[in-house]
Amino acid sequence: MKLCDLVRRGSDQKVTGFAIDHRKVVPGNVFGAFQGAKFNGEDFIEEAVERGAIAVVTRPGVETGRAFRIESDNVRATFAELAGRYYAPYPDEIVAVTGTNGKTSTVEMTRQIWRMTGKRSASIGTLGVTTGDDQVKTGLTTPDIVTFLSNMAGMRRMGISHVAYEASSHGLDQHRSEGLPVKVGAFTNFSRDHLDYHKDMDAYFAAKMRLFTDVVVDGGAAVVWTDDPRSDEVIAHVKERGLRLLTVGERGDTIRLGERRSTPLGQALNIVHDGEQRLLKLPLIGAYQAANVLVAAGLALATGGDWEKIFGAMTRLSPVRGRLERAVISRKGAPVYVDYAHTPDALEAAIAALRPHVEGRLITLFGAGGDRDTGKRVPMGEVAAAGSDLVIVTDDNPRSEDPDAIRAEIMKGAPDALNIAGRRDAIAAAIKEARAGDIVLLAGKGHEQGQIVGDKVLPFDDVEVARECAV
Ligand SMILES: CC(=O)N[C@H]1[C@@H](OP(=O)(O)OP(=O)(O)OC[C@H]2O[C@@H](n3ccc(=O)[nH]c3=O)[C@H](O)[C@@H]2O)O[C@H](CO)[C@@H](O)[C@@H]1O[C@H](C)C(=O)N[C@@H](C)C(=O)N[C@H](CCC(=O)O)C(=O)O
Ligand SMILES: Nc1ncnc2c1ncn2[C@@H]1O[C@H](COP(=O)(O)OP(=O)(O)OP(=O)(O)O)[C@@H](O)[C@H]1O
Ligand SMILES: N[C@H](CCC[C@H](N)C(=O)O)C(=O)O
Ligand SMILES: [Mg+2]
Repeated sequence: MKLCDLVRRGSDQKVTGFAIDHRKVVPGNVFGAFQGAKFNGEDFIEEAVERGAIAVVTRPGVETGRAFRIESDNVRATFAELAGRYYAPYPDEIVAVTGTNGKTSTVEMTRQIWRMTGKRSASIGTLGVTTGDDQVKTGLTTPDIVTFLSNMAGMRRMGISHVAYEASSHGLDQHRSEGLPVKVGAFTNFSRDHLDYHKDMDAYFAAKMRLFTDVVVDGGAAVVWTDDPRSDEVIAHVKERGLRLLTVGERGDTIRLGERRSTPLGQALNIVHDGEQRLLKLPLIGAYQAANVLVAAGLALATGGDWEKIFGAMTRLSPVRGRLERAVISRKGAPVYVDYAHTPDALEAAIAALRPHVEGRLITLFGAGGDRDTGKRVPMGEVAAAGSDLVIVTDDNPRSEDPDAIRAEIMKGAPDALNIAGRRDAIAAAIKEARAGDIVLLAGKGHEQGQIVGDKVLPFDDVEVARECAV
């Protein structure tokens, strides 16, 4: 592809790729000069051009030397659109999931349902890039736009036709996951998170809504979970945009959720689709997992799936890593669950999921990440105290903050909790305390393989530590 194929008045020089980090520029690249949280990409234009960039996407009037200047008032959006055209083609059926909680679970369940119904499928999100045979970690939920688009194009070359990706609010706000045809967008729920970045709930909600107002293609579809206080607003955006609407949940029209009953190993749901009521036996516990499964089924339907096959696939779903994962049963007979709940709403959902299975006490252990929304700490303490019989407050990823201070803040919401520094010691104490009939919930780190202390990542896996402490 030549530059003139991408932009008007561009030269006939060959474009060899796109880059947003000047250190990755090779001759023939188009460089995107993004103004970021830490750096201003415009400061690296000169070096990018020296390294061979033939064009630079940047704000109007910014000096780009001998490279062709592609001016835009929205540099990230223009870059995504151009890079999107360069890296095409992509898998035919691309869908995206947004919401405060449940994105990773939903994309992973969608991938599983597609696979079980005969499609070559993949998912992209917090767990990395997952295909049927492989999982590659990317470090972030939303990789940068160049990695995102080239991964998508690579999947097409591998023969993958169906991809579900997680559209985080950061990713949406920074146009990090677009530029390619997204046929369906899904909404799981909305509650507080990431206010360190978005500043207020309205800005956070608006970032998420971009999925429906801008990212999904014209004539595309939306799957909306109906039972969230903000669902009606989402539906209004979807209707205004003219997308095909599929609703799931207790108020859903496409899949209506009726009575839900916990069983020892999962749950049974009464669901109605197309006027027909059926009993769905899910091998996963907790209302929140049922909600995510139904959104995933909605996505499978929206991409042309057959209901009979989707229904069968739902009964055979495998658990998602670190989401209510049973790590071990302690020597005294108490099951220990690991969950990724790191927001007040998620913690409440994880506690509610386990409660029906508790005969004795529910022991909840958690902390809160440093350098992240501090306002969620007290409410997390409150929901843990309200729903548990014993709360242990410990460290999550302290990052650059003082872990003692983070715990002290959480304790304001849970004054009766035990405050134990050091996650390993706290997990050991929780498991030691548990008797037969009790359940231990280790919340906040889910699948994570490391603990971020300062700028170091120390190996840490809740599941592994729980197993070590249980012997
Ligand atoms: C605050 C934030 O989201 N930052 C992300 C963002 O960085 P940024 O655009 O602000 O970039 P910056 O570091 O200020 O640099 C500006 C520009 O200069 C360029 N640069 C910089 C230095 C240099 O020497 N040369 C150079 O060219 C950079 O490549 C960049 O284009 O875009 C980068 C890639 O496109 C991300 O790596 C980076 O994620 C940081 C590391 C991060 O921690 N992000 C977290 C908060 C995040 O995004 N998390 C969400 C998860 C949310 C969830 O799951 O709920 C996610 O989607 O992953
Ligand atoms: N539908 C839901 N409703 C409420 N809570 C949920 C829901 N789905 C998941 N959770 C809670 O949120 C946690 C994280 O789930 P998941 O990883 O699927 O969400 P996510 O949106 O990808 O999170 P992140 O923003 O960190 O990427 C779960 O471990 C659970 O505690
Ligand atoms: N995507 C989230 C994950 C938080 C996980 C939790 N363990 C923490 O470190 O706060 C974030 O980066 O804000
Ligand atoms: Mg996620």
